[in-house]
Amino acid sequence: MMHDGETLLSVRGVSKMYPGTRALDGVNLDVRGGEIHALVGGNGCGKSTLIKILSGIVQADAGEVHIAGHTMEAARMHPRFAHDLGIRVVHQDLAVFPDLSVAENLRLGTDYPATRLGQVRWRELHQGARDAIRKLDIAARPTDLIRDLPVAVRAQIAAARAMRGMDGRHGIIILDEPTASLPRHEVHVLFKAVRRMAAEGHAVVFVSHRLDEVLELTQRVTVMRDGMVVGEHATASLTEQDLIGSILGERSTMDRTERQVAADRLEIHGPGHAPGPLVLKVADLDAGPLRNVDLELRPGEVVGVAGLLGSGRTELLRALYGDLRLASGRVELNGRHVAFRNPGQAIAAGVIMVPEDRVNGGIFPNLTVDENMSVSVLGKYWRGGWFRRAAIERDAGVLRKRFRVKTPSGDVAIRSLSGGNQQKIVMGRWLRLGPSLLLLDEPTQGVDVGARADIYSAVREVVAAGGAALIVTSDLEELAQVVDRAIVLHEGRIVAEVRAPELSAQGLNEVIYQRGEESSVVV
Ligand SMILES: Nc1ncnc2c1ncn2[C@@H]1O[C@H](COP(=O)(O)OP(=O)(O)OP(=O)(O)O)[C@@H](O)[C@H]1O
Repeated sequence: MMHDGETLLSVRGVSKMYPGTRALDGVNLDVRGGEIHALVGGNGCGKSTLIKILSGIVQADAGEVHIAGHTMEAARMHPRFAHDLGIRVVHQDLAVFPDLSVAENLRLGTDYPATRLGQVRWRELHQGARDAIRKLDIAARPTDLIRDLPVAVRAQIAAARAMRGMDGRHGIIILDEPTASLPRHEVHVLFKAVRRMAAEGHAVVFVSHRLDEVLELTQRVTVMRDGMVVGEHATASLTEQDLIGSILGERSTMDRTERQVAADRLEIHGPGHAPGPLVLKVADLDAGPLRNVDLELRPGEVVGVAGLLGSGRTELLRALYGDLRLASGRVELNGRHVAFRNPGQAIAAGVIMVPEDRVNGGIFPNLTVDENMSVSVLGKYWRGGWFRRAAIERDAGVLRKRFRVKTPSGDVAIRSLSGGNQQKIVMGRWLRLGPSLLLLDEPTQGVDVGARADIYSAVREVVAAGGAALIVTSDLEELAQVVDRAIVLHEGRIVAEVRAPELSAQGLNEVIYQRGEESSVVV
């Protein structure tokens, strides 16, 4: 693959200070045309801040940006300049509209070609779309609706849209965690488009916490830690362990004892009653798309839920959380029949859910970090009419350490934290309740490699004390590593249960796919 082109993007000495946080400290980054360049680092190391500066949304305090012969002060970047210089960002949420066609999505944000009377020139619109699709070899037609396409193809469309207006020049395409919401087996579809972009001479910056993807896709890697660049490597010279070591730095070894002390002091514990034979028993449950679901979870079990998007994975968790009405069926928690009419009742009974959509369902953006950590247990801090603020701070401080939350203090609004750090707080908040049943929907999305292990070990601690967990993740590698067994959902039904030794990403993939194909034959 071509990656010895000239340097298209050169970032020099870029710094950015937020109140209480040095987000970037003298960052240098060079990316060549034709190269796929990874930008990696732990949660809160400054990746998003750098991207925002490059795209002109946030102004740096110091430094320069050189793009294809133009020099800009990083403090003066502006979205318009950034766009004109060929900088394009594809965000994790893709920002494609499900009810619009491929051609319409490709033109979003610009005027449609129209006659003088204002009629859309559909032929021209579709021809433009066909060209864009051909360029990246995308398996879609201009008239297809986005919602009918696999997620990876939607990501390709988002990538194709980013190339718009490049007019034959070479641009800088920044892909910000583009695979976070993609099923693992679809990732290669997006990779194909990314490789095409590089082969055309564009510079591609790939931001990801998934290190196997970094190793597979990219030619060079820049590693950031605490707002600084700590290394730049040829990908071929790295192993995954090298990369983890470089990302975590001393954190991987030094503070282990410190964290152990924190863990020992912390009230992360299990449900605190003698475990019965079953934590959860679900019989013949129908709810939303779910049909005839039977499921039993024993104390100490961590069970995965696999299946394609739309198979009913999230709905299963919501049904158990009182967030989706049951049409029929029986649910027992620790041997007692329960029928939650809302999540409040579920939480009171020791069932908690960490939703996938953190922004709408997980955090209180305007509350502080410590308040967000403590909302699950606020009652505990009222004593004799006084609110024990100091105790909240002390306990939340222990939790922050336990999950290595990167924040200037517990007093800042949670919305100013990086995405991964917000997720750690949501997890910590619920785990400290010592729930009986943990329902986790994509719990490690956007979470760095160090914290991922912390989160799963905390889950294990909770279940070891007599609870159980049900985990949905589209990362099948991860699922296979962290669960005891997995159920596979297809069109709302449990179609298989996979245990060791079949419990591997490949084994799960086969079951999921086999089912997909069988049904498409039947339909
Ligand atoms: N608007 C803001 N106000 C205050 N602090 C901020 C703001 N935005 C980011 N920060 C801080 O700057 C640091 C870098 O955050 P950034 O979002 O760039 O990290 P990141 O590497 O993208 O992390 P992640 O992998 O979790 O997305 C963090 O400590 C964060 O708390």
